[in-house]
This record gives sequence, structure tokens and C-alpha cells, in this order.
Amino acid sequence: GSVSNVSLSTLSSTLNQRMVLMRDVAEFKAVHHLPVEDLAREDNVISAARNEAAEAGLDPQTVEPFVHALMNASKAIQYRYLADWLATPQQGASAQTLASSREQIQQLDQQLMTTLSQYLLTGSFSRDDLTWLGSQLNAPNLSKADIDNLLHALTQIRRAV
Ligand SMILES: O=C(O)C(=O)C[C@]1(C(=O)O)C=C[C@@H](O)C=C1
Repeated sequence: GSVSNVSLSTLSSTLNQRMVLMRDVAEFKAVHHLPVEDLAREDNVISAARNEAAEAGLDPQTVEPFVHALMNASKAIQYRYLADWLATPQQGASAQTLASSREQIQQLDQQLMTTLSQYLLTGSFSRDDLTWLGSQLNAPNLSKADIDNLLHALTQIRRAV
């Protein structure tokens, strides 16, 4: 129905916004010689997402694989930027701080949980919905395999009973 189509386009734009932020995150880490993977931060992201999922009426356990898939895509995007910048160093204007990027990530994750909960009110993901969603994910440095993993993890999310 039209409500779920609105949720689906919100979902795709929120996912794109989250993944587009990874350019700034990668740039900050390159400048400050920080590793891409930050496992302590990943624990924070997972527990915040679980809380937001529960608030939004989702089963928190079912969102974990999705958040992991999101962070795997985030890391892959960053590694691809860093690899490209070895050959073509970036000049000039530096990115926003990592703290500021993380604040935005946190807000987007909250938005994702409420949107997913709304979407799942009308049923589960159909094959057409997944195909459409996959076609909308267009952040730079996102691969086809990243998209497939994200879509698969999405289908595991359930509303709380
Ligand atoms: O916050 C960061 O440092 C990020 O790179 C973002 C992010 C995420 O997707 O939330 C991805 C990888 C890190 O291991 C931790 C978190």
C-alpha cells in the first residue's frame, strides 16, 4: 500500500545517507591515522540500535544481523576510499569530525528502526520491494555483494510480539 511505499523510500534514503557519511569518516581516519575498524564503537552501535529497535516495537535480536551488515558495508566503503587515496591523495578541505559523523549515524540508525517498524506493520519484505530497495542503494564504493548482504539481513527483522 501507499504507506509502506513511503516507508520503503524513506528506508532507502536513510540507508544512502548513512553510507554516504563514510567518506567523511574515512577521511578523518586517514588524517588522524586511525584504524577503520573500531570494535568498541561497534558494541555501542549495536546496543544503541537494540534499544532503539525495542522502542520502535521491533524484536531487538532480529536487528543485530542487519546492524552488523551495515557496519560491514561501512568498513568496506571506507577501505575502498583509503585504497584509492593511496594512489590519489586528497587535498584541501578536511571532513567533519568523527564525533559529528557518529552523532549523525546515531540519528540515522534511530530513523532506520522507526521506519522499519512502520514498514513491517503492513507485512514482510516482498521480492519486488527488495529488488527496488537494492536498485536505490547508490552510495559511492558500495558493492553488489554489500547490497546483497544488507538485503538478506533486512529480511530477518521482525516486529516484537
Ligand atoms: O564510527 C566509526 O568509526 C565508523 O567507522 C562507523 C561504523 C558504523 O557503521 O557504525 C563502522 C565501522 C566501525 O568499526 C564502527 C562503526
